[in-house]
Amino acid sequence: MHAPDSVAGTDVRETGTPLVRCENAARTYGSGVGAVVAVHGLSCEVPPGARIAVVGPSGSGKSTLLHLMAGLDRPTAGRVSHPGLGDEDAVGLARHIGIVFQGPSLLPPLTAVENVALPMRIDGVAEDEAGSRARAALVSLGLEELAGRLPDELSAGQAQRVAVARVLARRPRLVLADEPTGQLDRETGRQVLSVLLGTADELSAAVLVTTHDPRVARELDVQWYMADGRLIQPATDPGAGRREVRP
Ligand SMILES: Nc1ncnc2c1ncn2[C@@H]1O[C@H](COP(=O)(O)OP(=O)(O)OP(=O)(O)O)[C@@H](O)[C@H]1O
Repeated sequence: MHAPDSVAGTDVRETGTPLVRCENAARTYGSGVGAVVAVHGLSCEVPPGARIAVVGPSGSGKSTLLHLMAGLDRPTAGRVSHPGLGDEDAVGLARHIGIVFQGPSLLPPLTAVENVALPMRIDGVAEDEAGSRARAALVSLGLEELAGRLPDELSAGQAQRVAVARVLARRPRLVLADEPTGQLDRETGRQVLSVLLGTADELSAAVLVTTHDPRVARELDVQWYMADGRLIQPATDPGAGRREVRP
């Protein structure tokens, strides 16, 4: 079943220089007898505009792979590069890659609109423009009424939608979402995923979502399956990895 150094993404129609390329990338935590190989040498590419689900059980290495792709972590062997994003350093990459985390990630003392505007301010966007882009992102996610609320005045689903707005307002070229619906009920999760994918579409951003939920995975165009730190071929749907990505 395992396919060491398996290549995922090569069945996807190339639509440009890959945003992320993993070449035999591996990540081992610790050393010696206590070492945990979270990701074995795997190779994959994320083309522009791709919509990919990384599916696998808890502990299979999904988050580790996402962190490597985001530049938040470095492989202990092999290479992760971002040729389609200019192969910048971590700070440069942060301007192109938006990350949605599973849990609450809003800053408690800031209102929703301030939370959305903050990363743009850090990027150097002028206050007025950051504010108007933040408000527009909240409107597009149906959150305009909540712009002035603090995070602890929001439901979990509303807070996660604000976190999605915060990522999308920066107009990233790649969105990496780590179990973005994992802490939400099914209906709220469906709404969050829908706005995430819809807005990413408008921005022509590629999206990679990790999930253990096949229902979530089916909303994406391509499914990659992970087990024991390796990418494996789809077991139940041989065509799943071969769907074309829209240009
Ligand atoms: N900082 C760490 N130190 C040691 N081991 C770690 C660390 N982070 C992750 N691991 C281990 O690496 C393996 C992969 O973890 P990872 O979080 O990538 O899996 P996952 O598929 O995202 O799991 P989940 O769905 O539960 O989030 C697991 O065995 C985990 O225990």
